[in-house]
Amino acid sequence: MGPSPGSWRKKGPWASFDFLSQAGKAHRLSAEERDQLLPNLRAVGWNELEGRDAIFKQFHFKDFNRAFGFMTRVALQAEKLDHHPEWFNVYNKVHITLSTHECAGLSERDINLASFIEQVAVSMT
Ligand SMILES: C[C@H](O)[C@H](O)[C@H]1CNC2=NC(N)=NC(=O)C2=N1
Repeated sequence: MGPSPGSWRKKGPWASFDFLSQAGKAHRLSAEERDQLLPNLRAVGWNELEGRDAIFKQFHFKDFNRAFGFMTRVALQAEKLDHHPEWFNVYNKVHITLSTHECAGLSERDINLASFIEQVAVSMT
């Protein structure tokens, strides 16, 4: 079941699509899917890693309290989605890498989690 023209819906400032559900097996995004989905994330600072099929962004908060509050909210959603970030925190900085173990690369789950992370980050800055 692919996306139909009427099925687009918005999740924040980037488009997210009905076919991006957590259900079922994760698949590595096709070139076409990447062309559709990555520009919105690139525009807010996510970049593809070299040598690994994953996306990365560095976040910078006012202080540790903000950074850890952000991480807490992301952690609760990650657990709910059963999809977890790789991350690194020092004081007010949080570095996040997203990739899907199940398909050894970038999947729709990473796009969804990145979109959620952006919404939380905006609310913490
Ligand atoms: C067994 C469990 O569903 C899996 O290990 C989940 C947990 N969190 C995960 N997180 C990420 N990033 N990728 C996965 O494939 C993944 N799988």
